[in-house]
Amino acid sequence: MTSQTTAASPAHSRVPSREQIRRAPKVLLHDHLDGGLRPGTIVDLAREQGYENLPESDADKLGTWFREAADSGSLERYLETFAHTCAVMQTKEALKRVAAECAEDLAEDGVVYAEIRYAPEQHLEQGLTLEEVVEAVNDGFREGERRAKENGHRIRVGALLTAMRHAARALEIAELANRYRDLGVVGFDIAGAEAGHPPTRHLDAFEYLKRENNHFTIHAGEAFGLPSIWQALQWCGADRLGHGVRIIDDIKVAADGSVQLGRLASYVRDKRIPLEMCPSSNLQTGAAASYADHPIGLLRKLHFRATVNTDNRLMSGTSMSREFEHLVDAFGYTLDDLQWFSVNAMKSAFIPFDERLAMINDVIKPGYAELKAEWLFRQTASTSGSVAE
Ligand SMILES: O=c1[nH]cnc2c1ncn2[C@@H]1O[C@H](CO)[C@@H](O)[C@H]1O
Ligand SMILES: [Zn+2]
Repeated sequence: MTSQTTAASPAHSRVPSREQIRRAPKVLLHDHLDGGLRPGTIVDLAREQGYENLPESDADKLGTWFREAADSGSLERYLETFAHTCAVMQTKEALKRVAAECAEDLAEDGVVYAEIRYAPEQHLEQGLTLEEVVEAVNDGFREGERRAKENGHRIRVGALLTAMRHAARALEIAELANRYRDLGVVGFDIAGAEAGHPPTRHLDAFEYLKRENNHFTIHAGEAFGLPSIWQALQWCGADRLGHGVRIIDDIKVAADGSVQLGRLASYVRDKRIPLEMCPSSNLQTGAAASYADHPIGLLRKLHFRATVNTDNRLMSGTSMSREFEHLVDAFGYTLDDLQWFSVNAMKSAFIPFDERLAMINDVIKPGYAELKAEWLFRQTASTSGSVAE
């Protein structure tokens, strides 16, 4: 009699299923509030507010429109699509709804910790003050956390206040971020078209935040290369880099596979500067040619502090799980790799160290351990099944 046991391999060495990826605890550091609305919500809000310029009135078609319009290969064109989302985010009720749904959607997708950014200065068209904008969004996040909990999910959301790099309100927004520190806002960012708008134009804001011992990240090295990353780090003092993909331009891989890092790439790796990488967004704006060609593959191998992010879930039709799926398909990542990205992200969050550590030890690692242990129990079940046959 031959008994054949299925040699199930430990899950940490296997390609995870879609369902495992969704259940895996995920951490999101780079996601724009005005880039993550549900298409149906945009349609509702436009109707309620009498906004008539939406390119489509059907939610599905509108979702497709955003993805296609954002798929031009140019960051500037990509950013034009935000006119429609910002247009319907001008009242307290709308901001609160969008923020609550954001937290709910992320929790549903298995995100346990998220830092969501938006530019308060873009939500003043109907008379709200900067403070009212921040408070409405915070109310929404708290509401979304509550609803997620009711649905059996756990998520914690912090806000990052963004200043637009072409505008001149960075210091004012930095002061706002500082005022709402410990009140739901965990840091500051600058975003917008990169070429022609160097971060050094906003040095006063960064110097202010440093004096206040506050945290900030800067979109850099997305549409523009190494000088932008260098300025963000060495002139502005950014804690993290939004995207930072072009750091790859300072890394040489020889034909024999040996790797040489330039001074800036070495600095980024040595100082453990977190890279908020957003693969799908980068494909749409032309910062990478395909998932398989995305610099994250090499950066992960070289142990840069790489993290995986969504950037704009609406414009990219994505989620944290989808981003992980793309990387699993392109690079054969296992649960160990996904855990590595998630721990990296949690280490790089802007909340206090003890809270980050507790999130890693009490939520992220146990979550992955549970997924990795499943194969043991599945094997027991199939053995008893074969005996009965
Ligand atoms: O990938 C990006 N690069 C630069 N700016 C961006 C990106 N995604 C969104 N925004 C900009 O950030 C603002 C606040 O959320 C958005 O309105 C958009 O203009
Ligand atoms: Zn971004």
